[in-house]
Amino acid sequence: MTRGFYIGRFQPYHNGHHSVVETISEEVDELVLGIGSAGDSHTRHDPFTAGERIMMITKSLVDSDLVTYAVPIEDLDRNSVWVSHVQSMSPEFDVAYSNNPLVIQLFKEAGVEVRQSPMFNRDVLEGTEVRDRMVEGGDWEKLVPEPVTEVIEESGGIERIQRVSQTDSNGV
Ligand SMILES: Nc1ncnc2c1ncn2[C@@H]1O[C@H](COP(=O)(O)OP(=O)(O)OP(=O)(O)O)[C@@H](O)[C@H]1O
Ligand SMILES: NC(=O)c1ccc[n+]([C@@H]2O[C@H](COP(=O)(O)O)[C@@H](O)[C@H]2O)c1
Repeated sequence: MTRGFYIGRFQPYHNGHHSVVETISEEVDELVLGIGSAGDSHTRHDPFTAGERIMMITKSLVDSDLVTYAVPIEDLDRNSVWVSHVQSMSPEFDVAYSNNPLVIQLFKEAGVEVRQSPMFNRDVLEGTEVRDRMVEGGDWEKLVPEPVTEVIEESGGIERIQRVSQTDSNGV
């Protein structure tokens, strides 16, 4: 039995993340999805709460054969103990998946096996691109699994990200 760990901010969970999970599902029996920066929400960079991100992931993976667990992981000021913090919050795992250089470095230093996944359609499948489209009224829905659009609609997510992206100046 192999259990993997895939960490991301998932702001929001998009089709690139979903393809990564599909790829990982061929290598592991169970997967923990670590919801990074769990305490952050209501900003342009991190609009959605940990709870909303749990809903996006749970509903998107409901038909998957893979056993998955979504675990919120808050940020720490101290990178040197971050892996212990992750391990203290997560079901035990055998291998970590990330393409983030800092995350890879921290896991390797802690003796955890790290695997990288290929990038899928990265020119558009990037959280920043999805959020830009949400703010600018562009077509973001096709970049995310359908259940994610429902969660965002239910939480008033588009109005939220548009409002928090405004400045408080009146243009002068
Ligand atoms: N299109 C993609 N294909 C493969 N991996 C991806 C893709 N998009 C993100 N990832 C990887 O998934 C992990 C989590 O990504 P993250 O939640 O930061 O999303 P992001 O799309 O990189 O977002 P942002 O633009 O908000 O930083 C990272 O390791 C990232 O490299
Ligand atoms: N010191 C820390 O709290 C620390 C260190 C490394 C990664 N992280 C988090 O892990 C996640 C990594 O995800 P991304 O690959 O999506 O950036 C982010 O939420 C990031 O803040 C936190």
